[in-house]
Amino acid sequence: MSKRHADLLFSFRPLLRRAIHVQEYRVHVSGIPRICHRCLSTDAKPTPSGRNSNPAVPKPSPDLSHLNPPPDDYSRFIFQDKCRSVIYAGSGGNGCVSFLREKYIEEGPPNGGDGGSGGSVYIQAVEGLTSLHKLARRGVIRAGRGKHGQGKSKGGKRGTDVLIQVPVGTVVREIDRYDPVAEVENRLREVSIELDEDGELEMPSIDRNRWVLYPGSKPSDFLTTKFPKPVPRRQNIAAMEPKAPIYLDLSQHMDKPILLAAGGVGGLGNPHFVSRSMTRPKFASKGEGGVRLELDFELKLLADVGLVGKPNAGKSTLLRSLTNSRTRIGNWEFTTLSPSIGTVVIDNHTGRPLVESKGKIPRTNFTIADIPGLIEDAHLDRGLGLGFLRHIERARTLAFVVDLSTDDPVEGLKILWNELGQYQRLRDLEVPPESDETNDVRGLPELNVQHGDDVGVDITPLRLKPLPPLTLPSIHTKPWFVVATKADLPETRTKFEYLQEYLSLVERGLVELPGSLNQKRWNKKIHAVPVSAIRGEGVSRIPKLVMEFLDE
Ligand SMILES: Nc1nc2c(ncn2[C@@H]2O[C@H](COP(=O)(O)OP(=O)(O)OP(=O)(O)O)[C@@H](O)[C@H]2O)c(=O)[nH]1
Ligand SMILES: [Mg+2]
Repeated sequence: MSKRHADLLFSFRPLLRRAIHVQEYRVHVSGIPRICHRCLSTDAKPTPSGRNSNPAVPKPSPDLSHLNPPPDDYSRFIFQDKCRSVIYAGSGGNGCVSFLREKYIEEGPPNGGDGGSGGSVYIQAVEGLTSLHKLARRGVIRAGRGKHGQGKSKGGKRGTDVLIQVPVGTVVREIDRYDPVAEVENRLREVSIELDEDGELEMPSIDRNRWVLYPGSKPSDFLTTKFPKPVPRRQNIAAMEPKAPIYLDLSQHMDKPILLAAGGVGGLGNPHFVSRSMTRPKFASKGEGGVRLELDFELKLLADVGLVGKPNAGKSTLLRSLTNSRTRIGNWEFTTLSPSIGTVVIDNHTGRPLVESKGKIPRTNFTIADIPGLIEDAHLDRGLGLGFLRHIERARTLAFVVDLSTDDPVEGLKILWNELGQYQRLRDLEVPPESDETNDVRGLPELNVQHGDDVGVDITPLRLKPLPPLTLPSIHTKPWFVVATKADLPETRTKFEYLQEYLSLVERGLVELPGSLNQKRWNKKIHAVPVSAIRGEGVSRIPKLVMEFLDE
């Protein structure tokens, strides 16, 4: 090799190294780590050195460094399970007052175009989203307003629609609404209207702002012009709006979005007001204002599996071993301070699920939530408080993560169940206090902007109406299983056997779990899975088990 070639190769070395690294990464990002499932013993067997073994090609050892990373190697998972947003449908554009002007046509007919209708707001629950933080960050959500009509019968452009995407399992509830069209309808009903023979009426002065006059008109023209009876109008699609007050439980993935609020309909141009008595109307109607909604979004379903365990039990390590999550791991308590959600891909991205579910559309993935550690008296708001007990309540199945290296894993499990039982008791007894997060109001400053010049909306400050807590299924009715971690450490086998004995007694109803309420419990086979999350051993049993529960 010439010196020049050698130099060239040398300069490419970092690139080559990076390419090799990418290859390695691909090995463990494809869903469940492909790790040979040996029995969980600490001593590694020597590799048999036979004639076939090729010493030149060393067997690639799975890179497990991501399961025991330094504490600063993590990515922040932003999580929010509640938020409030103010949503404006777009207002309609105004109609136009204009007349045909052509050579030899002195007083042409009216030809003002109609205003465009305002943009509508749609909502869609999609798989793949796990948190409401993006929605919360958007604050006030506005659909575009319709453009005004123009002369020569040119209609205004429609306002742009807005799509709100939320995770599957979101409940949308209405806190407050202001509907300008309903307001006009009510006012018309209340005020006694005296119609003259032609069906015309003297409009009260407050309704001036429903009309556009010919450019150059004086305000006094409002008094001299006879306006027709105002007819508040809505877009046809408004019939598809959910019934007020809005309550949507979006528990399924939606292929198509649904309408939340239709935009205001555009105003009519002056040709619409031609009558026998008025052949050249010098007014057009303004567009209807868009509805304003204040909505509360709350995640009812956080994840398919919730990891419940004491601090430092190894929940985050387990999540890392099952998913591509890069949640923080540290050898101290309360490393995890807010939930982090990972997705377990069970089809290895091939479209063919590893776990078949009979007669159903096969699932290709499920989600796991790493919830902060639970300590004794958590139900009294100790540790990280009631907040994360709320997260546990929102998981479809529960995986109790028990640390086998502790003195008594059974006692650990009992403490967990006791806390859950106490929390459920409190939940059944009284309405838990709403957290500060719920009263968080966003977007107040922007409230004064929309409609200001057009429709004369009275601007009321946002009301902090407390909503009743969501009704959720009892924790005791959820399917659950136990994951016994740190099984690679010495003397864990006997502890695991002891744990299994205890669980079989619970299963047969010979021992009552602490925290039991007089409620129907989930009473099927209780599985206990020994794993060494740090080595990725034994974890492959978990997806199969979870899929059985989710298929039920
Ligand atoms: N030997 C061994 N150590 C483990 C295993 N799983 C976790 N650990 C260690 O246990 C410690 C705690 O792990 P984490 O995953 O942060 O525990 P956690 O339950 O998420 O803790 P919190 O977030 O504080 O609730 C870390 O030092 C891990 O390396 C395991 O299977 N075997
Ligand atoms: Mg953790």
